[in-house]
Amino acid sequence: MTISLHPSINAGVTPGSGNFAGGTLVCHCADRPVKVSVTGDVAHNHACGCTKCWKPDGATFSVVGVVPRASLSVSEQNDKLAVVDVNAAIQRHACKECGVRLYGRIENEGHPFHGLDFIHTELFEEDGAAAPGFAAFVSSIIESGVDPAEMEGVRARLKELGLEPYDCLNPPLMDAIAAHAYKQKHVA
Ligand SMILES: N[C@@H](CCC(=O)N[C@@H](CS)C(=O)NCC(=O)O)C(=O)O
Ligand SMILES: [Zn+2]
Ligand SMILES: [Zn+2]
Repeated sequence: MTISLHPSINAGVTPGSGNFAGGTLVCHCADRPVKVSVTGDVAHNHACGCTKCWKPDGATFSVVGVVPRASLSVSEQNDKLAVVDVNAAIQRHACKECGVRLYGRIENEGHPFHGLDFIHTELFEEDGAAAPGFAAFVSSIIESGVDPAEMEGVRARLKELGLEPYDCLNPPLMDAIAAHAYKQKHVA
């Protein structure tokens, strides 16, 4: 398979240290990079094939996970950040100069994932963040131009890497979304 899934997983998934205490996410600007401080490890880290998540050049998938929003703060160059799409559920804050998306925040309090911020662990200056554990929105890579004929190979490679492929989120997250919907309908 010649497709680059993502530079951090193409050659294999590096396990997290298991005790990552957080670190600094940095954009790609050589001058005055945006820096974001995170005070704990990432959860639900995964490869995402959707068209909305930020991917480094040449990558087919994004690698994205979540942290509690209270654990994240912009430490440098907040003025360089702008929201990519204010109408999206996840408000992705990108550097206006290099285009890197530092974090995605959900402002809708009724959203199942409200309270969590989305981050890309490859932007950490430090090693050791939890590794991606599955692949989501895999069929969506076709929306970015991948030939459907490549999908069998892509899914096989993801499985080989230990990243079970799903065309939405994985069962625990889909269950959490459904449980949230149930509560909204049935709990006064
Ligand atoms: N097939 C669509 C799927 C987009 C999608 O639903 N992405 C998920 C995973 S990141 C999501 O939660 N999106 C909310 C958002 O982008 O605000 C695409 O590729 O654009
Ligand atoms: Zn930048
Ligand atoms: Zn996505």
